[in-house]
Amino acid sequence: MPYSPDLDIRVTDSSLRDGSHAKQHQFTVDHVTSVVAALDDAGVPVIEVTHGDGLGGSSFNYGFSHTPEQELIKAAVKTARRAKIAFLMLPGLGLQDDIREAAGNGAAICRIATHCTEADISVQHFGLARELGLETVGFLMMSHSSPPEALARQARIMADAGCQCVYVVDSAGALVMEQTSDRIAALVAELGTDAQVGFHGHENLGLGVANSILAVRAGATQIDGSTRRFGAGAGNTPVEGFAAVAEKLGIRTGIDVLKIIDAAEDVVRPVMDGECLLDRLSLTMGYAGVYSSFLKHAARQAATYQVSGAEILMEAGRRKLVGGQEDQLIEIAVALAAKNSSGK
Ligand SMILES: C[C@H](O)CC(=O)C(=O)O
Ligand SMILES: [Mn+2]
Repeated sequence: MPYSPDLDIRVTDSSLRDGSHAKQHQFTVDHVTSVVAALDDAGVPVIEVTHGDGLGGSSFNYGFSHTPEQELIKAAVKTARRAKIAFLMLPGLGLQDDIREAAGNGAAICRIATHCTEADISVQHFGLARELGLETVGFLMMSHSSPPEALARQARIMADAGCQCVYVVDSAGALVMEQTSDRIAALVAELGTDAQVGFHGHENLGLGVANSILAVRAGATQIDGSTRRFGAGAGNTPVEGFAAVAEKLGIRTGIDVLKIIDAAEDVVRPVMDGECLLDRLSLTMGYAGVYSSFLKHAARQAATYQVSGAEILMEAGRRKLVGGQEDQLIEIAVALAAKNSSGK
């Protein structure tokens, strides 16, 4: 589908899901209520609410949630006047009953995420979500690690399973300009009218807004962001920045730019523990192609074993670690500490 300046782009705000990584999964009902009310008022059409690693993510490996995510979903649904509430799930972490419960709690959109070579594990989940009358979105995570044609084949598996929009997910914030648009274009060519295409960016190389605009120009019709960049790593594409740039380019998002700028400063920022920074560790993740949600885990292991967080991340990039392999960060830190103490 060629780019049309008249196209409406649907933005999904992921602050209350991707931001959960930055908040170490400590969201409360009050946080969710205040953020949803402000984003809804600014015209954000979809708001995602879940543990950072999706339904069932609250665990020793990923970090325990402060408040059960179904309670957060209920609070979001109760608060939103116009916005639809979405949730994320990674097959293997959440259960089918979790999807049923989220649907029963009023969530409208089910987003299923897999590593970008493993779309086949999402088939049953899309089937169930459609049976329940949910809208469906598929996430091909770590998309920088697969070439466009291979990604398009994975997108086809999701679409055939009932996924209505397949996202190129730049989990590591590693995609640079045309690397984004080439992937989006390949999915658009493969899926045609069978499913929409979306883009989820991270700011680790400072390209979230630029990559998102290139994604739109290549045919993406859904764009993710997080207000105030509240997400893993250096955070996500800032919704307020994307909305402002989109408006200047004549791309309609339906978001009130001045209201979302205020929401970022007055409502979302106070919920954050700190700004999501483009600093040494997050930039290293973009450079080395490391999953953004490894940031806090790597920083913790660096402090525990008194080694360089950047070196841990460079090795994680060399090993091509994927989500779920957080435990290998410990092994890398232990090896670095041993190397440092032997002086080699
Ligand atoms: C579970 C991940 O945090 C999903 C995501 O937002 C990404 O891969 O990026
Ligand atoms: Mn993300």
